Amino acid sequence: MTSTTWEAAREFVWSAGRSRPLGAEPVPVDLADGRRLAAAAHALVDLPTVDVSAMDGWAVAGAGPWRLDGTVVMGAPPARPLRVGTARIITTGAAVPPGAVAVLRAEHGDLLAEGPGWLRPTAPAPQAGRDIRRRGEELRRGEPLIPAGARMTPPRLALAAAAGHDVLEVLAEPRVELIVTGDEVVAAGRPAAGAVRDAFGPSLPSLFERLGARTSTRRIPDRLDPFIELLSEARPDLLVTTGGTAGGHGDLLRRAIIAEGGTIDVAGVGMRPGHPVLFARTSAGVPVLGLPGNPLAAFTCLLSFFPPWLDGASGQPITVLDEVAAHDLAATGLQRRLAPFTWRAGRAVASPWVGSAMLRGIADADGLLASPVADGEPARVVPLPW
Ligand SMILES: Nc1nc2c(c(=O)[nH]1)N[C@H]1C(S)=C(S)[C@@H](COP(=O)(O)OP(=O)(O)OC[C@H]3O[C@@H](n4cnc5c(N)ncnc54)[C@H](O)[C@@H]3O)O[C@H]1N2
Ligand code: MOO
Repeated sequence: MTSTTWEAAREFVWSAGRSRPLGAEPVPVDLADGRRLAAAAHALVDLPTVDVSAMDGWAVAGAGPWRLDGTVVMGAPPARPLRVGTARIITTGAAVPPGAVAVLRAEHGDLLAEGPGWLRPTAPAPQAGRDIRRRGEELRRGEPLIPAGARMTPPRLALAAAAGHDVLEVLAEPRVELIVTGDEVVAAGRPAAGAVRDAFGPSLPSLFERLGARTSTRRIPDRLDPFIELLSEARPDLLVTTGGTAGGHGDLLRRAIIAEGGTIDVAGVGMRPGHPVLFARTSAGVPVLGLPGNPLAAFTCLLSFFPPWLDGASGQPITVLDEVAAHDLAATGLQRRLAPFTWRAGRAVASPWVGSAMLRGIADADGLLASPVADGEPARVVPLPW
């Protein structure tokens, strides 16, 4: 059981994730938004699949004027060849017939008055290849399309579908079991004097969902026995608890983990808020992330450690955090301060609401700022998934 730096703790949860990788499952492409690919996707066809027109107009062969010979059927494979001196009406995206040298745009040609079957250019004749998108110019069949581990987004769904995919092999969504503790914590209504309204039940499942996980939530009383029972029965991919990490509740979480036969790997991290955060394993090997009860501390810990755990469980390297040089956080050595901040004219400005129990700062923040080790060094940005 050790206390550790914020960076080392991030690495630790990443390797804990790696040691228990998520499984994979097939999902129809239209349901795959937000899912991570289990394996790289490759193009199943050339894109475009044939030479196609980039404009509405005429496919032409030879120098104009041209005799018109029909219309290219949209969506059909390349049709009969085009003879020199002829032109065929074509729409954007239709297959260019063999023998066509270029596409003449609709606005660059006139049908001759003396004969409806004749076309002449009104602009310099198009150069060979003009306004033709070549077969495979964007992608060749078999080329890598989207790397393993990438999170699907609407444009990636479009790309996968365009390249012929109906089903994608994605990582199973991690199942998080969220345990909310605290007898003073009430689940609904205006908290009476001395009581505290539960800030986590209504917020953390959505936060996990935004980060790609499914959550089931339970509340347990501040007593050792139900906690031990829960720890021994739980089989999620990650067990997340709130409260009871420090002196409160008589150190309930640590005592319950030890009594259940589990192992505490990290007890305390060099960060504020959030220093009592804890990483452990139950006797069955289920990883446990113990978040402090103070609301901002719970958010700073979740956002610092859940994404690296998920990177690891997804077989990905740990995401490197962006640096920001223009910020107003004082250096704090190895003890990281994590402050909600907003962008103002390219500068990261820390919120005044940085107390461990305060939610006002993070509610309006653009991100969390991790303080630098020494003055003049950049700070790091912990992104928010909204
Ligand atoms: N003797 C010590 N006391 C404290 C230490 C310490 O090192 N030694 N650390 C302080 C720090 S820092 C933090 S952070 C908190 C961590 O507290 P716990 O994880 O033990 O959490 P609790 O004692 O259960 O609660 C703390 C605080 O948070 C409120 N809380 C709890 N759950 C919720 C919830 N679901 N929604 C809203 N608010 C919640 C709770 O009412 C308390 O006010 O410990 C310090 N103390
Ligand atoms: O580490 Mo505590 O969360 O500063 O308040």
